[in-house]
Amino acid sequence: MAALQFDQITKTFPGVKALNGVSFEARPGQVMGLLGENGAGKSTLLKILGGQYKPDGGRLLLDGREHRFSSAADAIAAGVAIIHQELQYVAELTVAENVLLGRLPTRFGLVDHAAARRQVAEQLARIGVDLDPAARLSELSIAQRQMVEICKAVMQDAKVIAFDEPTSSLSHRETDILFRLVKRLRAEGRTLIYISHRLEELYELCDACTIFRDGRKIVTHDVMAQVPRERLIADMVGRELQDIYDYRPRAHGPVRLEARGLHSARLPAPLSFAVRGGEVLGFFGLVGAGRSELMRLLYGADARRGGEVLLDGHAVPSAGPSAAIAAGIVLCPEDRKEQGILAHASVAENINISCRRHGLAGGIFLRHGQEAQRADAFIQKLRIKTPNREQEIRLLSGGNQQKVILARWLAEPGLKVLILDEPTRGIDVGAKNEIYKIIHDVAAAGCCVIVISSELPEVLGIADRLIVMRDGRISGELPRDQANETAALALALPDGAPAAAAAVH
Ligand SMILES: Nc1ncnc2c1ncn2[C@@H]1O[C@H](COP(=O)(O)OP(=O)(O)OP(=O)(O)O)[C@@H](O)[C@H]1O
Repeated sequence: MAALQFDQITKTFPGVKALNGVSFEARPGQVMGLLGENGAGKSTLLKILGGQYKPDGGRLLLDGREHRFSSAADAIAAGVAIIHQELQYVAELTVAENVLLGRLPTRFGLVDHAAARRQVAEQLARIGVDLDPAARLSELSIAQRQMVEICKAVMQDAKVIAFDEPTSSLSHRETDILFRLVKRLRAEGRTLIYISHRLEELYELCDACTIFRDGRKIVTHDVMAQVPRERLIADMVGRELQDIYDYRPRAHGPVRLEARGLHSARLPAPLSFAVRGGEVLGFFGLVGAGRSELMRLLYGADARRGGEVLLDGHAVPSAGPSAAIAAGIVLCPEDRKEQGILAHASVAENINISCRRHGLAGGIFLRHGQEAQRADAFIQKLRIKTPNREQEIRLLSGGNQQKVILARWLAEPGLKVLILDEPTRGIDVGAKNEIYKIIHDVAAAGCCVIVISSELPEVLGIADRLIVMRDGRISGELPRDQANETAALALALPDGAPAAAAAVH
């Protein structure tokens, strides 16, 4: 009997049919991957499973018994735990207190902290997680906080555990630790649901997979390993995508952007590089190698200790991002959602904010025709799933919010240098393809494009040249015809580390 069964689940929001008659099953000891474009309905299904939303129709069954959850507490009581994208924890409490929140052991009417720590320490050891139960959550990394959530699920004896894009903020090493834990939970016979946009990790972890498109279930594959990548992509996006990177050679003009000897408190070694007009320069390195810091320095977001930036032979004043933007240099940051999302503003307003800053459109409340046109063009080009341009951005799925913020930077007038930090994180494969096309178009128009990515196949796929960083220094440069995984990893990893040790997802 399937441990978990969705039967004809339907959920409608104003203007959006998020789920339309979705049925599938997942078994104990199985990792079931959920795949689909941004806005396909994956998170909504998880929220129904976790008792956050009630379905408009359909049934949810656990071990053959129908459940109607009215709250998250109902779901937990029935043995369901959800590891959400936005983790839920109390930062000021300890690991033990968070794990046992609401169920802390007492002695003589007082919380028995020693017992709580002992119980949690035993459980952490059992699932192979190395964490101090007395540490405060505020002191832990995202990966460690996630481990706390998983430990909590296990201690609540969850039979079904669902993960919503758990690796999006993890390093390769942290991802490996998470995978080991998920595999252990599978071996214990739990039913696991796993959402991700990274096909490589889905292939590594999932036994079966279910593909969603526009709120409908397209197919469930019982043995994911037997399904070719192209088939999965075509089912997700509803069309064939031959070469997702869509690389086309471009003519390169003279050097337009030059960074000379840039350094700061965090990047003490002077860093220099140049980019030609029409060129896409990729930056690869492990988390913490200094790629984002270098770009923030170039952009003026962090204070420089020395060095200069030249654009078309003229020095760009180091007077903060506004000076860089005025010169035509734009940086789309890694944590797009935190930086600059106007949650209660519409999709159109979020896209057009930089154009307004330039005074190209009318006043704040004026729905200028140009703005509407620009918003609609991006909604179409990036396949942003929204009922219309007036929808509040906070009501969009996570990946679609990312696309809107990305569109804002792509719409920047007077663009000469476009710097994209992890532009496709959390973004579905169809939209990735559209973003790569935009990158090509921006470069082909004579601009410089710099792309930072931790996904090695992505930078190798789109860049004309690759710069690799390690420990705050440029460790090497590879022209496109010499850039491959082995060469890039050899430059990115600490001296002597075998390239195979770093799984690149
Ligand atoms: N509270 C809400 N109000 C209005 N619309 C919503 C709400 N929650 C979700 N939606 C819409 O429902 C659809 C499905 O969203 P959902 O978050 O389930 O997608 P997803 O497949 O998880 O996408 P992603 O990969 O981007 O996380 C989207 O069009 C989204 O905008």
